[in-house]
Amino acid sequence: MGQLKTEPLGLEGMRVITPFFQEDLRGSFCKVFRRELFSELGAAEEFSEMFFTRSQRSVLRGLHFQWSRPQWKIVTVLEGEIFDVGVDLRRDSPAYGQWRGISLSAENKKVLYLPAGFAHGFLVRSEQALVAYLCGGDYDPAADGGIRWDDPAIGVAWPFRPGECPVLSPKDAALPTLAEYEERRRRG
Ligand SMILES: Cc1cn([C@H]2C[C@H](O)[C@@H](COP(=O)(O)OP(=O)(O)O[C@H]3O[C@@H](C)C(=O)[C@@H](O)[C@H]3O)O2)c(=O)[nH]c1=O
Repeated sequence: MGQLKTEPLGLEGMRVITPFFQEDLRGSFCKVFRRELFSELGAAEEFSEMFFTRSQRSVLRGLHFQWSRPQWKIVTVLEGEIFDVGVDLRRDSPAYGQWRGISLSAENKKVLYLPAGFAHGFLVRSEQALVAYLCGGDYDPAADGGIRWDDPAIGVAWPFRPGECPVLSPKDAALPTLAEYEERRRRG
Protein backbone atom coordinates (compact mmCIF):
# COMPACT_ATOMS: atom_id res chain seq x y z
CA MET A 1 0.00 0.00 0.00
CA GLY A 2 1.06 3.55 -0.53
CA GLN A 3 3.81 2.86 -3.07
CA LEU A 4 4.89 5.28 -5.76
CA LYS A 5 5.84 4.10 -9.26
CA THR A 6 8.74 5.59 -11.18
CA GLU A 7 9.82 5.48 -14.80
CA PRO A 8 12.78 6.98 -16.67
CA LEU A 9 12.42 9.97 -18.94
CA GLY A 10 15.33 9.42 -21.27
CA LEU A 11 18.12 11.25 -19.39
CA GLU A 12 19.99 9.46 -16.66
CA GLY A 13 18.46 10.08 -13.26
CA MET A 14 15.45 12.03 -14.54
CA ARG A 15 12.30 10.21 -13.45
CA VAL A 16 8.55 10.51 -13.74
CA ILE A 17 6.72 9.44 -10.63
CA THR A 18 3.16 8.25 -10.50
CA PRO A 19 1.94 9.05 -7.00
CA PHE A 20 -0.07 6.78 -4.82
CA PHE A 21 -3.66 7.98 -5.32
CA GLN A 22 -6.83 6.75 -3.75
CA GLU A 23 -10.41 8.02 -3.73
CA ASP A 24 -13.15 7.30 -1.27
CA LEU A 25 -16.41 8.84 -0.13
CA ARG A 26 -14.62 11.77 1.50
CA GLY A 27 -12.49 12.73 -1.49
CA SER A 28 -8.97 11.64 -2.29
CA PHE A 29 -5.48 10.92 -0.96
CA CYS A 30 -2.37 11.57 -3.04
CA LYS A 31 1.17 10.78 -1.86
CA VAL A 32 3.96 12.32 -3.93
CA PHE A 33 6.99 11.97 -1.68
CA ARG A 34 8.43 9.07 0.22
CA ARG A 35 11.95 9.42 1.59
CA GLU A 36 12.89 5.80 0.87
CA LEU A 37 12.08 6.11 -2.83
CA PHE A 38 13.87 9.40 -3.35
CA SER A 39 16.93 8.17 -1.49
CA GLU A 40 17.06 5.27 -3.95
CA LEU A 41 16.86 7.76 -6.82
CA GLY A 42 19.87 9.61 -5.45
CA ALA A 43 18.18 12.56 -3.79
CA ALA A 44 19.55 13.61 -0.45
CA GLU A 45 17.20 12.48 2.27
CA GLU A 46 16.47 15.98 3.41
CA PHE A 47 14.94 18.70 1.33
CA SER A 48 15.78 22.34 1.97
CA GLU A 49 12.89 24.28 0.54
CA MET A 50 9.26 23.71 -0.39
CA PHE A 51 7.48 26.35 -2.42
CA PHE A 52 4.54 26.97 -4.73
CA THR A 53 4.18 29.23 -7.72
CA ARG A 54 0.94 30.32 -9.32
CA SER A 55 1.13 31.41 -12.94
CA GLN A 56 -1.22 32.47 -15.71
CA ARG A 57 -1.52 30.84 -19.12
CA SER A 58 1.56 31.32 -21.35
CA VAL A 59 3.86 32.09 -18.44
CA LEU A 60 7.23 30.48 -18.99
CA ARG A 61 9.61 30.20 -16.03
CA GLY A 62 13.15 29.06 -16.68
CA LEU A 63 15.50 27.64 -17.50
CA HIS A 64 16.91 27.83 -13.96
CA PHE A 65 19.70 26.15 -12.02
CA GLN A 66 22.32 26.74 -9.37
CA TRP A 67 25.65 26.11 -11.03
CA SER A 68 27.96 26.02 -8.02
CA ARG A 69 25.51 24.52 -5.54
CA PRO A 70 23.20 22.35 -7.67
CA GLN A 71 19.82 21.37 -6.28
CA TRP A 72 17.61 18.39 -6.98
CA LYS A 73 13.94 19.21 -7.56
CA ILE A 74 10.65 17.43 -7.29
CA VAL A 75 7.91 19.18 -9.23
CA THR A 76 4.20 18.53 -9.14
CA VAL A 77 1.09 20.40 -10.29
CA LEU A 78 -1.82 21.02 -7.94
CA GLU A 79 -3.97 23.04 -10.35
CA GLY A 80 -3.87 23.27 -14.14
CA GLU A 81 -1.28 21.94 -16.57
CA ILE A 82 2.33 22.72 -17.47
CA PHE A 83 4.86 21.45 -19.97
CA ASP A 84 7.81 20.77 -17.70
CA VAL A 85 11.38 20.60 -18.97
CA GLY A 86 14.73 19.46 -17.65
CA VAL A 87 18.06 20.14 -19.37
CA ASP A 88 21.06 18.05 -18.43
CA LEU A 89 23.89 20.40 -17.44
CA ARG A 90 26.05 17.85 -15.63
CA ARG A 91 29.51 18.45 -16.96
CA ASP A 92 30.44 14.78 -17.05
CA SER A 93 27.19 13.65 -18.66
CA PRO A 94 27.18 12.27 -22.22
CA ALA A 95 23.77 13.95 -22.53
CA TYR A 96 25.10 17.43 -21.62
CA GLY A 97 22.82 20.06 -23.17
CA GLN A 98 20.00 17.63 -23.96
CA TRP A 99 16.46 18.20 -22.76
CA ARG A 100 13.34 16.18 -22.04
CA GLY A 101 9.85 17.44 -21.32
CA ILE A 102 6.58 16.10 -20.03
CA SER A 103 3.08 17.36 -19.39
CA LEU A 104 2.35 17.57 -15.67
CA SER A 105 -1.19 18.34 -14.60
CA ALA A 106 -3.57 18.18 -11.70
CA GLU A 107 -5.39 15.61 -13.81
CA ASN A 108 -2.51 13.23 -14.63
CA LYS A 109 -0.89 13.80 -11.19
CA LYS A 110 2.57 13.03 -12.58
CA VAL A 111 5.58 14.20 -10.60
CA LEU A 112 8.95 15.05 -12.13
CA TYR A 113 12.22 14.32 -10.35
CA LEU A 114 15.28 16.22 -11.59
CA PRO A 115 18.64 15.22 -10.14
CA ALA A 116 21.10 17.91 -9.13
CA GLY A 117 22.78 19.42 -12.17
CA PHE A 118 19.71 19.96 -14.37
CA ALA A 119 18.23 23.25 -15.50
CA HIS A 120 14.47 23.42 -15.06
CA GLY A 121 11.64 25.37 -16.64
CA PHE A 122 7.99 25.15 -17.59
CA LEU A 123 5.27 26.62 -19.79
CA VAL A 124 1.74 27.02 -18.43
CA ARG A 125 -0.87 25.41 -20.68
CA SER A 126 -4.03 26.09 -18.67
CA GLU A 127 -5.72 29.32 -17.51
CA GLN A 128 -3.67 29.06 -14.31
CA ALA A 129 -1.23 26.60 -12.85
CA LEU A 130 -0.29 26.02 -9.23
CA VAL A 131 3.07 24.27 -9.13
CA ALA A 132 4.66 22.79 -6.03
CA TYR A 133 8.37 22.07 -5.54
CA LEU A 134 10.56 20.31 -3.07
CA CYS A 135 14.22 21.30 -3.50
CA GLY A 136 17.25 19.60 -2.05
CA GLY A 137 20.31 21.74 -1.44
CA ASP A 138 20.05 25.23 -0.04
CA TYR A 139 18.80 28.09 -2.17
CA ASP A 140 21.73 30.43 -2.74
CA PRO A 141 20.86 33.70 -4.51
CA ALA A 142 24.55 34.18 -5.39
CA ALA A 143 24.61 30.81 -7.19
CA ASP A 144 21.21 31.28 -8.86
CA GLY A 145 21.63 31.07 -12.62
CA GLY A 146 19.74 30.44 -15.78
CA ILE A 147 19.87 30.08 -19.51
CA ARG A 148 17.51 31.24 -22.22
CA TRP A 149 14.31 29.27 -22.72
CA ASP A 150 14.82 29.51 -26.49
CA ASP A 151 18.54 28.73 -26.70
CA PRO A 152 18.78 27.26 -30.21
CA ALA A 153 21.64 24.98 -29.17
CA ILE A 154 19.28 23.27 -26.73
CA GLY A 155 16.17 23.50 -28.90
CA VAL A 156 13.36 22.83 -26.46
CA ALA A 157 10.18 22.18 -28.47
CA TRP A 158 7.81 24.22 -26.30
CA PRO A 159 4.22 23.30 -27.18
CA PHE A 160 2.94 26.82 -27.92
CA ARG A 161 -0.51 27.32 -29.37
CA PRO A 162 -0.65 29.14 -32.71
CA GLY A 163 0.35 32.78 -32.16
CA GLU A 164 1.18 32.24 -28.48
CA CYS A 165 4.14 34.17 -27.00
CA PRO A 166 5.65 33.31 -23.64
CA VAL A 167 5.22 35.64 -20.67
CA LEU A 168 8.64 35.95 -19.01
CA SER A 169 10.02 37.70 -15.94
CA PRO A 170 12.48 40.52 -16.78
CA LYS A 171 15.19 38.34 -15.26
CA ASP A 172 14.37 35.39 -17.53
CA ALA A 173 14.08 37.60 -20.61
CA ALA A 174 17.69 38.74 -20.03
CA LEU A 175 19.22 35.30 -19.53
CA PRO A 176 22.20 34.24 -21.67
CA THR A 177 22.43 31.19 -23.89
CA LEU A 178 24.30 28.21 -22.48
CA ALA A 179 27.36 29.06 -24.59
CA GLU A 180 27.30 32.68 -23.38
CA TYR A 181 26.89 31.53 -19.79
CA GLU A 182 29.85 29.20 -20.07
CA GLU A 183 31.97 31.90 -21.69
CA ARG A 184 31.20 34.29 -18.81
CA ARG A 185 32.14 31.60 -16.30
CA ARG A 186 35.42 30.90 -18.09
CA ARG A 187 36.27 34.58 -17.94
CA GLY A 188 35.29 34.62 -14.25
C1 LIG B 1 14.19 29.97 -6.68
C2 LIG B 1 13.95 30.62 -5.33
C3 LIG B 1 13.58 31.94 -5.27
N1 LIG B 1 13.39 32.53 -4.08
C4 LIG B 1 12.96 33.95 -4.08
C5 LIG B 1 13.80 34.90 -4.90
C6 LIG B 1 12.80 35.92 -5.39
O1 LIG B 1 12.61 36.92 -4.42
C7 LIG B 1 11.49 35.16 -5.50
C8 LIG B 1 11.12 34.76 -6.94
O2 LIG B 1 12.25 34.11 -7.52
P1 LIG B 1 12.26 33.78 -9.08
O3 LIG B 1 11.80 34.95 -9.87
O4 LIG B 1 13.62 33.22 -9.38
O5 LIG B 1 11.15 32.66 -9.14
P2 LIG B 1 10.86 31.62 -10.34
O6 LIG B 1 11.11 32.28 -11.64
O7 LIG B 1 9.53 31.03 -10.13
O8 LIG B 1 11.99 30.56 -10.10
C9 LIG B 1 11.72 29.18 -10.11
O9 LIG B 1 11.63 28.77 -11.47
C10 LIG B 1 11.53 27.38 -11.67
C11 LIG B 1 11.58 27.11 -13.15
C12 LIG B 1 12.46 26.58 -10.85
O10 LIG B 1 13.00 25.56 -11.26
C13 LIG B 1 12.61 27.01 -9.43
O11 LIG B 1 13.66 26.30 -8.76
C14 LIG B 1 12.84 28.48 -9.38
O12 LIG B 1 14.10 28.78 -9.98
O13 LIG B 1 11.66 33.99 -4.67
C15 LIG B 1 13.57 31.84 -2.91
O14 LIG B 1 13.38 32.38 -1.79
N2 LIG B 1 13.92 30.51 -2.94
C16 LIG B 1 14.13 29.88 -4.12
O15 LIG B 1 14.46 28.65 -4.14
